[in-house]
Amino acid sequence: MRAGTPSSAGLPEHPCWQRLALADARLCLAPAWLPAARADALFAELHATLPWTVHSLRLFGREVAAPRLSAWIGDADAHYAYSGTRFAPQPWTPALASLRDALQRICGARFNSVLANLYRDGRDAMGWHSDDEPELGPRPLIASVSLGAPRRFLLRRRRPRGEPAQPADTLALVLPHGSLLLMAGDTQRHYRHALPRTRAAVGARINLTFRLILPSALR
Ligand SMILES: O=C(O)CCC(=O)C(=O)O
Ligand SMILES: [Fe+2]
Repeated sequence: MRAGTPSSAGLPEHPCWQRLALADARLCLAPAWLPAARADALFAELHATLPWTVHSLRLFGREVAAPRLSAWIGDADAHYAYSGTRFAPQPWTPALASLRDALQRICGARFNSVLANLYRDGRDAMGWHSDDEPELGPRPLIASVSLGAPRRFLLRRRRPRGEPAQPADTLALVLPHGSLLLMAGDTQRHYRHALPRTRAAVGARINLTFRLILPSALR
């Protein structure tokens, strides 16, 4: 695992990091953060052992099944309200705790929870959203580790209704096996992101987003 030097702003300064240029966002990507053998082993372990469940989402007042499997893991007090449901975290596994510790060192920041998502094939996806729940605070640092099939990840600038979209508003990335994407600063405030469905024959992908759920006094 390659470590970067933490910068005061929570993004590492290191040649293996690509700083992604998107106005008013802070993003950086290490496409080959984990060595392939470590990424393979982690994928197999998480796929087999995490308590994967279908989360339900509230869409236009109706409960619908999310098109993916998920697991919410974290410290016992890291409760998370998501799409109208309050999740109590499952306990850390040794593999996720050691990944968390590595990310904390790299970022010089604390993470107390991780949302794991399993996209079984190209029909599983995540719609447009920002990770802007109040419990994440106003400028969250989110560390996103991808394992398995590479998938497209899109970021699109939030614009007031009626204001025309600009070509520079959207960024499309492919998140490879073993990659680490950091989203920081005002990224969530100004951008939504999504993992679109694909008709291509793709295998399973696991994504882990490490987050810090703030105690209510700090929100
Ligand atoms: O699967 C991904 O890369 C994105 C997941 C995501 O946006 C989230 O968990 O909030
Ligand atoms: Fe997200």
